[in-house]
Amino acid sequence: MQDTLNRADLVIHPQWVIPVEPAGQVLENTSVVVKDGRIAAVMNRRDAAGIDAGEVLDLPGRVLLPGLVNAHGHGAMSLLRGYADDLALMPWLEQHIWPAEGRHVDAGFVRDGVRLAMADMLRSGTTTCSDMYFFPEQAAAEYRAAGMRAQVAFPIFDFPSAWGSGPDDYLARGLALIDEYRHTDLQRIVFGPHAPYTVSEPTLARIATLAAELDAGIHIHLHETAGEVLQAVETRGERPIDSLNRIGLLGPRTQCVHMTDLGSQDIELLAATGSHVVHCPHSNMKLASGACPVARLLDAGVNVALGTDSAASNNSLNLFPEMRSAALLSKLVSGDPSSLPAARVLAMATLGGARALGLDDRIGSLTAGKDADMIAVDLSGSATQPVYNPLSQLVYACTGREVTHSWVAGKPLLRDNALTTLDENAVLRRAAQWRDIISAKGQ
Ligand SMILES: CSC[C@H]1O[C@@H](n2cnc3c(O)ncnc32)[C@H](O)[C@@H]1O
Ligand SMILES: [Zn+2]
Repeated sequence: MQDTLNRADLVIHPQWVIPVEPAGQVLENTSVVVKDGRIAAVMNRRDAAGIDAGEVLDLPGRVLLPGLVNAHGHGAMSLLRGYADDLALMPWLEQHIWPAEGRHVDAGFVRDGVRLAMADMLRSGTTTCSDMYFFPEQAAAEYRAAGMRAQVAFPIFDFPSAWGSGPDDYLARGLALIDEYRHTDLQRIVFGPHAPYTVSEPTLARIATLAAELDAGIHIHLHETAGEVLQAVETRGERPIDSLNRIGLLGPRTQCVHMTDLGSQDIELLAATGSHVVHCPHSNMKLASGACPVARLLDAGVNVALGTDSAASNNSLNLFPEMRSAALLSKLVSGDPSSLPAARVLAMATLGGARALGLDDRIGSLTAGKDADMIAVDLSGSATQPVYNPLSQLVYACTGREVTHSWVAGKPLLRDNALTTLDENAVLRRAAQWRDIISAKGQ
């Protein structure tokens, strides 16, 4: 045993460990040792039993794996869950969501909405999320206070909103926020241009330059529907992805969200530039936007992450059903039942998300030296028994309610099914109050 392991903060003895790296591995008789917020070792259970630890956690019937990464969402929109359903993207946005946001979104809406989103995510095993929304300073403060890891994308549009008067203002506010969070460990600020159809080319070019100077990420809705692509071709003579490439906006710091309408050349371009794709299967299915060709992207070497989008278009922030649907949808669209197997989709929801967010040196797998972002999932219930293969159970049988613990950097934010940093009753009371306010003003 190494000297540094003589004393640890936490030693966990679960029934199974799924480290995600190496791919597809399921370990038994294995323990995870945590020290100073990091994974000190993934080691044989008998050896780990000899370590002097602040806390020893026996988790029979449970599988320990990396925390899930929700690579695309709009946290505060949890307050609009079920507000407008069964619509296509543009009528949903233009006739329902944007008017409601215009009436209600302020710092208080974002505070309460993000708290509700965090409760939903931490309970279902998401320990890192990407959140693109108005009042990002409020969102970032909420993630920081609750101890949740988050990428916060500040919004940029051509038009004004409650948060900014136009591109110059959005950029000035966003740059100040990047500066404020530069030395914060768990929260990171990135550029969030809404989409190529709401942000003009000169602004996108400025974003490309600024993000390169600051080595910051860019998070953008792209090729969400065939209509978006067709309209760009008709009005600008170019597919949106080609415009972004010409402007210099694609690259390893760029996260392209949705990407349902993709030809072979688009896929080659994503691979050549090292851009990431965030797949949001439920949102794409609910808005009937289309299907991201995940298997073709992976075959081409493109990194694919998984996201829920908002609770207003999903209507959940739970990545367990999202993993299941990603696997099933890929089989359906490819006509190949071996397309996107369980291990692959779990890797997308963990390491793939970490890569997209530029955090794969810190999280995404249970590897010694990485931060201890982990979850424990109870497979002892009737819906997840018998267990032939815990990986299969996680993707095809779990609902997300089996998550009993969620840790971020070694700190338990969900412990034995209880949230430790959020007052859940208060969060639920505020959500109900917002429902009353929003309903009173009508649709
Ligand atoms: C840039 S702040 C977020 C902005 O995006 C809107 N939004 C939510 N979901 C989607 C989606 O799937 N496609 C495009 N825009 C979306 C949200 O309502 C905010 O206005
Ligand atoms: Zn979105």
